[in-house]
Amino acid sequence: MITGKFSKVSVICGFVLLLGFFLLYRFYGSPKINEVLKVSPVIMSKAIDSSRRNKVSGLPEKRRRLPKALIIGFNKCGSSTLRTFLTIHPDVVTPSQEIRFFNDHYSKGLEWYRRQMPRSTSRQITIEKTPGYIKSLKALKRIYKFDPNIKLIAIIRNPVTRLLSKFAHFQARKSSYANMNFEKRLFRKGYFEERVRKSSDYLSKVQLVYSLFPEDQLIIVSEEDLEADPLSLIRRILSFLGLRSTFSDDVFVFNETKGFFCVNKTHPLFPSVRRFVNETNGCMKDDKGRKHAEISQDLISKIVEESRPYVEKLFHVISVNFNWSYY
Ligand SMILES: Nc1ncnc2c1ncn2[C@@H]1O[C@H](COP(=O)(O)OS(=O)(=O)O)[C@@H](OP(=O)(O)O)[C@H]1O
Repeated sequence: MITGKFSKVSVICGFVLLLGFFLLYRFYGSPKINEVLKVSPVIMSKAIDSSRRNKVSGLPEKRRRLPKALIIGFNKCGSSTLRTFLTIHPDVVTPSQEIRFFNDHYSKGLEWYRRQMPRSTSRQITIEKTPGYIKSLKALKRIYKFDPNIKLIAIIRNPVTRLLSKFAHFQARKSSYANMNFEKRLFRKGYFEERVRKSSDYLSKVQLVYSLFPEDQLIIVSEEDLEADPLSLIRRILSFLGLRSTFSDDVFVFNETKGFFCVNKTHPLFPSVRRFVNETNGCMKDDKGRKHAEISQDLISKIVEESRPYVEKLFHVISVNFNWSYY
């Protein structure tokens, strides 16, 4: 009698134990835990994080962590503003500089790369921005080797304004450009086609990424959207990164003098981007948002005609039309 009861209890205990092991494996052993629980990786890591606290202060432990996402392109397309605006999010940290690890400093090793990163808690993700990565297959291959699941972000821009932006950049930096005329520069012997191609051929670079990574690992956004409605664009990227949107509508304010959206200085999240923006108005510093040269309609038409094939093919391949002026 006792033996019978005892064996029944053992069977039940064995069953409960097995169920326990199964549930443990299901929730903690499986990489799809976030999908099963239907929570974002950040919320999940936050839960895990609470156990990883500094023993003395009780605060979450901070250390330098390698990036989980990269802004890989393109220069003069708003990449710095994008990086800055993403940094407002409490779960995002970014280094202030372009680190250029995968293209220029690879021989310094991963530990060097890690040392360039700001400290973060395990619930935060590190995002690094180097717009030159997308131009180099070698760099992209190294990124793939580093983390084949890394999230990639590319921002592109109307080729006409990108050309003007590049010119304004050189005018501000090189004395030889100071009194130069944009049109004369653009048409310098056989230079026009090459210049326009460099400013509008985003597709060949995007295809380098597609040759290595699944297409849904790369989000392509437009500078025009960042300029017109940063809040919506940043929310889209946060969702792509699996981060919850904690931004309230008043985080950006349009600054009439600058002519761009800036970070609201009275917003509680402002301190996280203080180092990236102008202290007085919360706008990007003066090297962003420069005045562009005025150009004739005729010149615009010539640039558009030359760049249209690149733009149309790009929109076709990525199945997005950014509604750029003139195209
Ligand atoms: N909110 C806001 N504030 C300031 N600037 C803004 C903003 N949104 C987009 N932009 C545009 O960003 C352009 C600079 O692009 P990048 O940061 O990629 O330039 S760089 O390659 O890092 O030098 C920069 O180009 P320029 O206008 O030629 O300076 C801006 O037009």
